[in-house]
Amino acid sequence: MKINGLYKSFGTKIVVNDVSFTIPKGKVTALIGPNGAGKSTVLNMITRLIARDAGRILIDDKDLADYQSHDLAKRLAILTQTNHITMKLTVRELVAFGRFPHAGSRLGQADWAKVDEAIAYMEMSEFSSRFIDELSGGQRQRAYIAMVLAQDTEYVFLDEPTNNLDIYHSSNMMKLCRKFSDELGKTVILVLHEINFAACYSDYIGAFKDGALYQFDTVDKVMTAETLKALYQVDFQIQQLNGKPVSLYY
Ligand SMILES: Nc1ncnc2c1ncn2[C@@H]1O[C@H](COP(=O)(O)OP(=O)(O)OP(=O)(O)O)[C@@H](O)[C@H]1O
Repeated sequence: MKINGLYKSFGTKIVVNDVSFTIPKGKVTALIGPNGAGKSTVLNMITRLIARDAGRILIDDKDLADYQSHDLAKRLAILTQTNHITMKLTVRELVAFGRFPHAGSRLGQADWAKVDEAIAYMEMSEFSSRFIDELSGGQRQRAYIAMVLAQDTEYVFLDEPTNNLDIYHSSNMMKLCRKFSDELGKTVILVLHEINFAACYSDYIGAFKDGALYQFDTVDKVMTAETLKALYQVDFQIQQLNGKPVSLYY
């Protein structure tokens, strides 16, 4: 996916300012940066959830705007920060929506197998017939991620997927992103606030500040005390842990 000269304003405020980068195929890319830096707005534009004011977004050299919705839904899946479903749905029914781009409303045996596989992946089998509005925040988050998994797309976009997850489930979530890339060849793009998760589990980091892309590079190049201080105005120490740069801050 190639992004070139992306702009977005809300009213008179430019919130995404001339952003260009290429998302490496089959790799995990984390988008980091302070609150309000424009990460979600970029994610929403590159998944066509919101319109861009200017710029080009190409998947395999075809502009995102030229894709039919049902074709796009077979290629990319997104988990946004705000999921509000007011219908009374069980986990299994929710996850089944992930198969809609492939099967419409008539799911076959193979689709249900994918649904159950995704539920099992997210360790949600015991909650399969529970209503989503009766789950804890973290359980609900895992149900939504199972829906994204069931969609089985080449591109997977996740906006703060570790929200609400405890340490066990959030590190599992990150391992799952690695698996998507290493074992299934998927291209994973995440918005993350936990920079050490970004450092340990992603291949590339896009660092945003004030609506602009401050730096886009490999993990080692972005995880420096200078870059992180410039982003967050906090002092950092970077240490190597099992070959990964880990940041300390308080
Ligand atoms: N629908 C909207 N209407 C007006 N302003 C908006 C809208 N959506 C986002 N913004 C503004 O755009 C800017 C970028 O927001 P965005 O959600 O992209 O930031 P972010 O980097 O994802 O932040 P966070 O880490 O807090 O989630 C913010 O100043 C925000 O207030």
